[in-house]
Amino acid sequence: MAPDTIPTFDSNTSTDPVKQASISSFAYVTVLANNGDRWKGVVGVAKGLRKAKSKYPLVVAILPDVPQHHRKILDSHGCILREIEPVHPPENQNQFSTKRYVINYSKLRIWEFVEYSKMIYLDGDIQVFHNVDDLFDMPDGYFYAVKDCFCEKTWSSSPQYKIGYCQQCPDKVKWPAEMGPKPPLYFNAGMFVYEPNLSTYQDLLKTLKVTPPTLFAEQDFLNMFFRDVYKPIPSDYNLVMAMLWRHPENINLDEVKVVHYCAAGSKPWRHTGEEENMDREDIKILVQKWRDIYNDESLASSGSERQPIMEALYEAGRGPCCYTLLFCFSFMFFCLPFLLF
Ligand SMILES: O=c1ccn([C@@H]2O[C@H](COP(=O)(O)OP(=O)(O)O)[C@@H](O)[C@H]2O)c(=O)[nH]1
Ligand SMILES: OC[C@H]1O[C@H](O[C@@H]2[C@@H](O)[C@H](O)[C@@H](O)[C@H](O)[C@@H]2O)[C@H](O)[C@@H](O)[C@H]1O
Ligand SMILES: [Mn+2]
Repeated sequence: MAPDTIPTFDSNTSTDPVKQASISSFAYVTVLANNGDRWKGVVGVAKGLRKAKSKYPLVVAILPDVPQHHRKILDSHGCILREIEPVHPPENQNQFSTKRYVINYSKLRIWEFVEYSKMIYLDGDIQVFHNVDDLFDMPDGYFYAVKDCFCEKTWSSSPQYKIGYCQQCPDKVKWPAEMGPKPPLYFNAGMFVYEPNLSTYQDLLKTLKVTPPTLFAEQDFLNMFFRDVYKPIPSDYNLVMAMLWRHPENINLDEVKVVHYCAAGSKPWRHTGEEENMDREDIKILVQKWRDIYNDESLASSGSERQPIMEALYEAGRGPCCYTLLFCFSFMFFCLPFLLF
């Protein structure tokens, strides 16, 4: 089994950030769809990367149904917004483990962002607590991601789950010979290092058209498509939340750089502690760590002085009318003195 270590190599690229920027344009990228509260996750990612002093920008692939006020908030946090059209999988979409996965096929659009030579994709429910820019320096030509875990109920209709097999502990329940070859290493598609490329992009869309949807939608599809170039990296780069209670022996929280709030009930902007495992001390600490970054005004980008007011009004559920309230407030503040004297 391939070791979960990052291949070592001597990166003899220039240390001058400007020169590096010109030779190799790197960026982080996430996807935002719908008019729900996922924009908060993206704001969290933008602030987390800033706190971790990443040298590279965050591109947000925005679907048409994302409302203007969400876009304004992301723009005010220094995100680079890129419109994308949704990608629809072939019909018969009731194969998914979770209905909402269907929108995740739109993730495939990020292979079209060829103005960047390499990108790190991050789900909007991920937080980067320590700098991971070093991932950009790994050898080109591979697809780097962290191995997923098969033990959660979301996997209950999979053969792995049914026999209790998980790649995180392949010796605990061995893959039975009568079930054929052991499944290849399988990554979680919430975080990966990839190289945008137009012919790969065309190939992805063409292959998708003839690939029946399966349990984990685009995650299964990407695992199949990149199987021959996939290289596992340590789970420190994408702590899939369930690992904390499924494989604690594989985790050292002090080493973890990136946390993926993918377990049901773990989204920090909605966490109540009611769902299974969500009242665990380690979960509550990780949720609070996310919230500390999200609420840290010093991490708002330079051009966003107005953003806290906008966001506060919007968070209060005032939605679009927050602009009206802000206008009235500004009018009173600036015009009232003249009216009084
Ligand atoms: O309504 C949605 C659902 C998903 N996403 C995006 O798609 C990613 C993958 O979905 P999610 O993280 O919910 O999958 P999970 O890792 O929880 O299975 C999210 O992180 C978001 O970036 C979104 O923008 N709006
Ligand atoms: O559309 C399929 C999704 O599959 C993955 O999420 C899963 C996976 O992590 C399971 O192992 C968990 O049990 C489950 O909760 C979680 O939803 C990716 O994180 C996400 O970006 C997206 O690709
Ligand atoms: Mn996720």
